[in-house]
Amino acid sequence: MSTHSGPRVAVVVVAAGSGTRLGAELPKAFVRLDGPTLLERSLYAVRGMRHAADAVLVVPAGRVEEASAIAVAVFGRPVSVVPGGATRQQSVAAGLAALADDVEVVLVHDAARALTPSRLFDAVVAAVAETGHGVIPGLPVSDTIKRVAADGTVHETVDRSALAAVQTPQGFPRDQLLAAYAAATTDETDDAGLIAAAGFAVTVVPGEALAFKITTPHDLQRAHDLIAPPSQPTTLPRIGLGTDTHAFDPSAELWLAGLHWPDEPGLSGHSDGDAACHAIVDALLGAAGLGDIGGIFGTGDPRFAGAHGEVFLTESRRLVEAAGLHIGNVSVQIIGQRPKFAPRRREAEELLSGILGAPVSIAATTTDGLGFTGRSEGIAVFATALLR
Ligand SMILES: Nc1ccn([C@@H]2O[C@H](COP(=O)(O)OP(=O)(O)OP(=O)(O)O)[C@@H](O)[C@H]2O)c(=O)n1
Ligand SMILES: C[C@](O)(CO)[C@H](O)COP(=O)(O)O
Repeated sequence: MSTHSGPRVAVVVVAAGSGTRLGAELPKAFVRLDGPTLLERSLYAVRGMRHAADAVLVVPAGRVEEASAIAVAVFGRPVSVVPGGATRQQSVAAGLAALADDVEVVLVHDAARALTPSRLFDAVVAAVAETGHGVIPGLPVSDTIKRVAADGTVHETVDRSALAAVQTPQGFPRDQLLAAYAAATTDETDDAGLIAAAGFAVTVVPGEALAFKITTPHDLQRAHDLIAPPSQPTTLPRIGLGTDTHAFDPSAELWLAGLHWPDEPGLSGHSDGDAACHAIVDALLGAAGLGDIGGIFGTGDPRFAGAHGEVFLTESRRLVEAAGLHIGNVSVQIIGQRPKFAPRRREAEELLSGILGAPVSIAATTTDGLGFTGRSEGIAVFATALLR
């Protein structure tokens, strides 16, 4: 919420440059940055100040009407809009000529510093009111600075501890700024340069990284990168691991990987003992964070007594999809001496892929006679599932 207590403040927004280094078809301040133009974005910052301020816009001669309409849209009232000059200094001078009589503190701001936060304007106003002299935002220089001749010869390293890279808005007591401009004999690149030339004091206050000047296409891209909404968080796939082991039970029929295997010893279990399907269920439920097979299909539930793998897989798929996930693929490794799996691999893969609506691949191996699988006491299965 802006306030009128304290000095009457005006912000002169200079936007009359051509933007040669940006190389756009439009004058730089009228180039859009993710919607609004650089000029509009600078005006938003002025509008956002806590300390109420007038705005004076300085724009290319042919764009006064357009800029006036922009200002009305931003501020909800007309503001002074004047044509600029051939240099920045001339443009600022044109803006100063349009100040209201009772303005006490003037901030001069480059429209090209389009992401400058409102708080920097307020900090400059507060510092000018406190010190009674010019205040400019600046940042320490982080690169080593060399004084270099036109032919590239390095003459010396400049002591960077004594340097500041200065920004805008630069703020001044109105009378000092007008006096400095009236006395100007040189064309300075900033207003503090004229103030100093006129013998007035200037103090640097901490600048803001966001107040960088959009000068080149790289700067415009940087500004875009800073304000672009973060891309949707990547939805990482979820993986799950399941394993199941069943002992052989010669009195039972063998069901494995959804297939019936006549003439093979079966696997013991509450259901049909299909360790491959059960491992897949755990992999799916685990990947989805839905618990495990025992929690969903309890052995105490008579509906699952003797149930075939298709029942478990179909329900697991439904639960996974109800959780907003989709099965990417499933990979299964069967470990056991028997049955000889390879001849029916394709049949099993097609069956399970159809049930799950996603590719299921199945490998089988023995353990060189080692362990319970090697001794043909049972079968172990590992499965991994990837969910999207
Ligand atoms: N005759 C000018 C020159 C510059 N500016 C303004 O001064 C600010 C800082 O200038 P700069 O970034 O150098 O802009 P341009 O002069 O437009 O850029 P270039 O030097 O690349 O042409 C900009 O907001 C620019 O619009 C201005 O109002 N009038
Ligand atoms: C005023 C200024 O933005 C302060 O850093 C700078 O001096 C403008 O210089 P330019 O030569 O117009 O880019």
